[in-house]
Amino acid sequence: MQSGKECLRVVGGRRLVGTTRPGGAKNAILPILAATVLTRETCVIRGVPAIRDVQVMIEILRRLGVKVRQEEDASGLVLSVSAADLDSWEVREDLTREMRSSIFLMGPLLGRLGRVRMAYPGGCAIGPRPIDYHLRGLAHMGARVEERHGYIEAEAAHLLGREIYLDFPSVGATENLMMAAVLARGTTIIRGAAREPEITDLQNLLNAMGARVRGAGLDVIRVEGVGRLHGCEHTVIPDRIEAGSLMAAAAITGGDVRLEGVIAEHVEAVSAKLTEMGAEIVDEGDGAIRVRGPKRLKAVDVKTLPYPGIPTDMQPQFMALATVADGTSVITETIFENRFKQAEELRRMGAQIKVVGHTAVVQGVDRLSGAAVSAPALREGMALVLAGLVADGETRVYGTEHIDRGYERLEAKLRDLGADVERIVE
Ligand SMILES: CC(=O)N[C@H]1[C@@H](OP(=O)(O)OP(=O)(O)OC[C@H]2O[C@@H](n3ccc(=O)[nH]c3=O)[C@H](O)[C@@H]2O)O[C@H](CO)[C@@H](O)[C@@H]1O
Ligand SMILES: C=C(OP(=O)(O)O)C(=O)O
Repeated sequence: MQSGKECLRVVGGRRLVGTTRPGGAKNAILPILAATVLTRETCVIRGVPAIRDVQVMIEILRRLGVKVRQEEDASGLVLSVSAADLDSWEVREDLTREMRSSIFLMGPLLGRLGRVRMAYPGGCAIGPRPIDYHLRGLAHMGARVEERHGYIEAEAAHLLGREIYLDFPSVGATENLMMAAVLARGTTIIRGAAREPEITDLQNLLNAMGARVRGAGLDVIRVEGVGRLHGCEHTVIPDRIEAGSLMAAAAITGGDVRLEGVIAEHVEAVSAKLTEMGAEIVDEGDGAIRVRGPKRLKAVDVKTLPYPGIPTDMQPQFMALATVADGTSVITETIFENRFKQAEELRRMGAQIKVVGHTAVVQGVDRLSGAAVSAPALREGMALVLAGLVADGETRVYGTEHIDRGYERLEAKLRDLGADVERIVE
C-alpha cells in the first residue's frame, strides 16, 4: 500500500476535444542552456518549458557561478543567462545524478575554461547510457581525458579542430562535440552525426552567438572554430515529443484535438504511424495539426529509429495505444537496451504484452481497467497516463517526478481538453 505519495489520478472514458499547444522542447533547451557558458555575455532564451529538468540545469549553472534570471512572457519562461564569471569548472555528483543531461556541460566548459571535472552520469531506467563517444571525440580534439573514482576530468589548453566519426548517431555526443568545437582551433567535422531537430536548434543558437556551424539536420556537421562568442536572443523550438504525446492522447480517446504551435515536419513519422492506426491527421498549416481518433485503433508495427524515424521517446506511448488496438502490434526498440519497463505496469491494467529482448508483442484488448501503477521513467509515465485515459475506472500514476522532468502542466493541459485528471497527494 502506498501512502503520502503524489500521483496523477486519471478517470478513464472521456474523449479529448479542444485546442492545446506543446511547450518548448526539453531536448533542445538542455544543450542550449549548457551552451550559454561559452560566452561571457548574456543570452536571452525564450519559449523555455517550465519542467523539472530545466530547473535542475539552472541549479547546475548557478553552482558554476552563472547568473540566471527567470521571467515569463506569452512564449513561456524567458531565461537571461549570464556566465560572465565562472567560478567553478566542476559539476558535482549529486547534480549529475539528478540529471544525465549535465553531461552537456562537458564540451562548453572545456571550450571556455580549458578544464572540466564532472561526476560520471550513470545509466537510468531505460538502460545503460555510456558516454564513450563524447569522451573519445573530446580526446581526439586534443583533450587529456581521465576517468578516476567515478569522476571524469578533461583538460586542454586549446581544443583542436578534427574529423570525428560517430559509430552511432548519438544526439548527445553530436551536441557536446559541436559545443566543444565552436571555440576550438581549426575546423571540426562530425561524420555520422545525429539529425534530430534539436541539433538544428542548437546550431541556430550557436550561430546567433557568432559561431560558424553548418550541416545540422544532415549527417555531416562542420564547425569552424572562432576566437570568441557573444550574447544572443533565441527562441526554443516546440517539443515534438510532447506534441506527439498529446496527439496520442487524442487518438486513444477517439477525440478531436487541434494542436497549435507545432512544426508538422518534426512529427511526420508519428503522424504517419497514427494514421496507420486509424487516426485522421490534418496539417492545417501555420503550425496547426488536427487529430481525430477512430472508434477503435488498429494494431501496427512500430520500430524506433534515429530521426526522421519514430523516436524512441514515443515508443512507450505507442505501446499504450497498441494495448487497446484491434489486433496484434509488434514494437521494436532499436535505440535503448531496456526501454520496455512500462510493459509491466500496463499489464497491471489488463494489457497483454510479451517482451522478448528488443521486441514487444502487444495483443490489443477490448478494455483496460484502472489500477495503481508507477512511472518508471518520463515517457513511460506518459504511456500510463494514456492508458488511464481509456481504462475503466480510476488509475493512479505514481512517480510523478519522472513525468514532471519533461511535461509542463500535463494534468492541466489534459483537463483543458476534457480529461478527468488531477494531481493528488494521498
Ligand atoms: C536530453 C536529450 O536530448 N535526450 C535525448 C537524447 O539522449 P542521448 O543523447 O543520451 O541519446 P543518444 O542519442 O546519445 O543515445 C543513442 C544510443 O547511443 C548509445 N551511446 C550514446 C552515447 C555514447 O557515448 N555511447 C553510446 O553507446 C546510447 O547508449 C544509446 O543506445 O537522445 C535520445 C535518443 O533519441 C532520446 O531518447 C533522449 O530523450
Ligand atoms: C530519455 C529521455 O530524456 P533524457 O535523455 O533526458 O533522459 C526522454 O526525453 O524521454
